[in-house]
Amino acid sequence: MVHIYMSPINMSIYLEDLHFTYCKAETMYTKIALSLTVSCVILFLYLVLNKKTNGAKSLNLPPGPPKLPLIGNVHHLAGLLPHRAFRDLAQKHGPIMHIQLGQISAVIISSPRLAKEVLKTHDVALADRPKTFGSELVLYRNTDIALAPYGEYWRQMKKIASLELLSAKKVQSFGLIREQELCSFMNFLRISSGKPVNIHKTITELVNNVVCKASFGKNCKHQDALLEFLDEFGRVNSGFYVADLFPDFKFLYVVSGLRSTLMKMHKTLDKIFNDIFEEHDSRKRDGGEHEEDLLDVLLRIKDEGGLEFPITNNNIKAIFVDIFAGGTDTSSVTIEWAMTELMRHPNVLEKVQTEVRETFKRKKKVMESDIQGLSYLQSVIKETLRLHPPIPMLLPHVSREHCKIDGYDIPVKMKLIINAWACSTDPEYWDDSESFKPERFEKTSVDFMGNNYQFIPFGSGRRMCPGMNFGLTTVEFFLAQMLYYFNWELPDGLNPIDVDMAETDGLLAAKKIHLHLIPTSCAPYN
Ligand code: HEM
Repeated sequence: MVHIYMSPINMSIYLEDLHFTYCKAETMYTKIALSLTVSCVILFLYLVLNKKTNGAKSLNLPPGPPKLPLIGNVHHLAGLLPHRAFRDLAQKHGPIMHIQLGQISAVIISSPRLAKEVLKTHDVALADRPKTFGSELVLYRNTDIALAPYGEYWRQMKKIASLELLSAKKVQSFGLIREQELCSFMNFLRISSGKPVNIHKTITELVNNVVCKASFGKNCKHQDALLEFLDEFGRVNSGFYVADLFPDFKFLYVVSGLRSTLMKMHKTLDKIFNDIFEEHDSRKRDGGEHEEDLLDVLLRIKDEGGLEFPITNNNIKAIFVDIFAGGTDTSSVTIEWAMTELMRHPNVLEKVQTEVRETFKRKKKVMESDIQGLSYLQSVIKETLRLHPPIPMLLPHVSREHCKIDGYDIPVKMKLIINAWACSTDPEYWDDSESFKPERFEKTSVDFMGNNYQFIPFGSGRRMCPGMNFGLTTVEFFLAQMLYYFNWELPDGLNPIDVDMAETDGLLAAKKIHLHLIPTSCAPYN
């Protein structure tokens, strides 16, 4: 089954597929009938779309690139990653742009000044999320946090996440899990000393082990299936599939095969969760003391009752999709990009290793409490997040009320895409904005807490990431240990400037070609 996704490559697969089907038509009559049908469908779509967008003509919408009938601006994304294509378009059409992607009308924000308007001045009016067919089906009717509509249910669940699941105290309580996992990772690296290691794969598994143990109290036997699910879901739920761009034409979900793929994914995920819940339950019945894991916390809150919106097992499953998606890929992608930039900048690598080794003072075993005061490492992490925000366009926002930004109308239900990557590489705010220079953070108070709109890798305002502390603790501790115990080299004598920097397409901008590095154990404690 060929999925129809409007990335350039898949668009051509789609066209090829249509062409193939077309050529298979055996008689002249079939070809004519097929042409007529396609023409009627296109005409029908055009009329419906035209009718739908007529209402917009009385509004003072932001300017934008010229639109084609039916597809609007989809062709402007062809061959490019959306955050890069939107930044290029913004250079021509301005920091607030209106674009049309099929039936989806969207406003793209590309400057820190206007990001502040959206995320602070009009935060409440613009705090909704778009619904996609995928999120409805897979996220138990959007009852997670990240894609839940703005309202009382979202507020209740976000409060639970901030106070009970991802609070500083809770994150600290998982320190032992991080230490144990890192200890086995360091042993693996020692065994692999002198041989190339796939950093992407090993770090993703490592981070996911921490998330699994923090969530369910033990490693998860379904880890591979869960990681595969996250990968696939990020891709099919990016909002750029043709079926998502024409939501009124439900048949597109069926003919594109998206519906059956999503249903299969949901079924598999639900089975995995049921299995995990049963295992967790039987371990609890067997007794024994253990640190309260995240599933314990949610089940306790559910059983205590007294909530405005009583929570069900399905709501808990939806929350775990967020914890897995938010907790795994964002952190592992940051570690991989940080190591990539360090390999490309040997002077920075040397400086950060010197800091880590001097701070740990030849300790044989490094604990999480030892990582205080690694200020240069923190600058390296900030600079990595500035150039490679894992979610470069945040999660899309949607307007709940009509409002005005920069004098332009933002009608109700307008999708807003905030190009955080364009903000953090804006030359008006950053000198030599595309170069990796961690030193810049030694001279500025700009940070990622959501008040400096030129640097918002975790978003800002009501919809800001509640997992920032969890993510950063993992990233900092893992990088510190990798840099303390090992020296690192590129394989096959690869020149640092030749390391491939291509990014993946989708919600997450990961490194497209996995980073492979050769660790050499260097025992700084001897
Ligand atoms: C380096 C690590 C991380 C980065 C860069 C990151 C980034 C983000 C971003 C950009 C958003 C969207 C903000 C917006 O739309 O305005 C977000 C939302 C969210 N993140 Fe994270 N995240 C990270 C780690 C985590 C972790 C560890 C968790 C949970 C275990 C998590 C859970 C969430 C949730 C639940 C939301 C939705 C918030 C809402 O819609 O109200 N994130 N994150």
